[in-house]
Amino acid sequence: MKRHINVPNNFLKATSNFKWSLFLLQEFHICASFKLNFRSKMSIIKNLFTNISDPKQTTTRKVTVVGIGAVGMATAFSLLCQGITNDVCLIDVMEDRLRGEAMDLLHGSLFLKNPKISASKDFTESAGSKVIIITAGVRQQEGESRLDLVQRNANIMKTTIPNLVAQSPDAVLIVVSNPCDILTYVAWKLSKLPIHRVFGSGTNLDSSRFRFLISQKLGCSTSSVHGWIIGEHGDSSVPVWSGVNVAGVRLKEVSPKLGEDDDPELWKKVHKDVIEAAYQIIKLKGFTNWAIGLSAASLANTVLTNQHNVHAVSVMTKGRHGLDYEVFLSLPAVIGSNGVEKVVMQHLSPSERCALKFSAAMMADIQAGIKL
Ligand SMILES: NC(=O)C1=CN([C@@H]2O[C@H](COP(=O)(O)OP(=O)(O)OC[C@H]3O[C@@H](n4cnc5c(N)ncnc54)[C@H](O)[C@@H]3O)[C@@H](O)[C@H]2O)C=CC1
Ligand SMILES: CC(=O)C(=O)O
Repeated sequence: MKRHINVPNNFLKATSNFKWSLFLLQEFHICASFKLNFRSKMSIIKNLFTNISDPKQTTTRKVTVVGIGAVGMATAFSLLCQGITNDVCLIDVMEDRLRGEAMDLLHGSLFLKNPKISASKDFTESAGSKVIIITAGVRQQEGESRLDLVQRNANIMKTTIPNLVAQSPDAVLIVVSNPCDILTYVAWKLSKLPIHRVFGSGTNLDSSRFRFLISQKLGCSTSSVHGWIIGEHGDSSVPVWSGVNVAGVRLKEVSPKLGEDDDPELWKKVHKDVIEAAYQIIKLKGFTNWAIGLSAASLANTVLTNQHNVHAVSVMTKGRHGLDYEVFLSLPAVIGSNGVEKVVMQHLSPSERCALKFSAAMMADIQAGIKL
């Protein structure tokens, strides 16, 4: 039977570096060295098992999710439910919430893969992470754009990124917080990590929305429609209409006006709907979280399994497609356990290149105003 341990409030206050995870480990019987010592003293354990070896305390698939709001928890839930990892660390500044979220997830252990979940405001708890997903920060209110959040969320990066990297110097950093592209640049600068180990979730989500909306019009599954949104994760994103295809048949060949202003079938509206999607969902429910949680988890999966999948993620664009700005924007990239390995050089039309250049100039302009 599970023991119930009451931790007195004055104990919590008195413990300067208190980790909720310790409390949770005690309460929920998760492996940890101190817990094992405690266990080994229990006669029932001695009588039930004969010991062959001591269990390993670490896994090779630890993922830290920073920020346990709507996006962070959707990400953690996607990671656990899909079995992408069973080792999740939650970091936030809100202690009660951390405790509540970890307890709630752990009560679903029976339906998961014996997860190891820690939750703390102390960065040392994240030590040894293979992937760190940053979702901490303010989100848009109705009427605000992603770019309106920049300095507030850059300030949060200043207090988190160096501490996280100190604990997990070999981790791959995935930035989700908005404005995603600019904060990926901020995270890269603050982390001092090599460029390939920091990328933004970028237009992985926008591309998913794009493919879904096209698939609805065509009447086939989302995974059977191939198409990419590149550039900013935001209002200046660029749909690569020239490459949209089903089974290798380019829609542009079937319908040459596809995505253009004078297209009688108004396919351009699909991209408008992708841009509007976040605003619409925020108006309806206050935030977006499920699709981005799945998107971020899919990126973590590619890293953890060294899958070399191609995702549209926010990477350094300087020197690509004729761009000269030191900014991050999404391009299709091959991702493995070392982070970004290669960028796919799509054959963009002149108008797509021009739109990408516009995105880059805008990012550079905003970036120049950030106080780091
Ligand atoms: N890239 C994308 O596709 C998407 C990005 N987002 C962005 O993700 C971010 C989070 O959104 P939500 O989860 O909805 O917000 P939320 O308000 O629900 O959660 C934010 C969390 O960050 C935490 N936080 C704040 N400062 C922190 C610090 N210094 N250290 C650790 N944690 C800290 C807060 O305590 C809170 O739990 C926003 O910037 C939002 O715009 C949201 C949806 C999609
Ligand atoms: C909020 C946001 O960035 C999105 O859902 O795309």
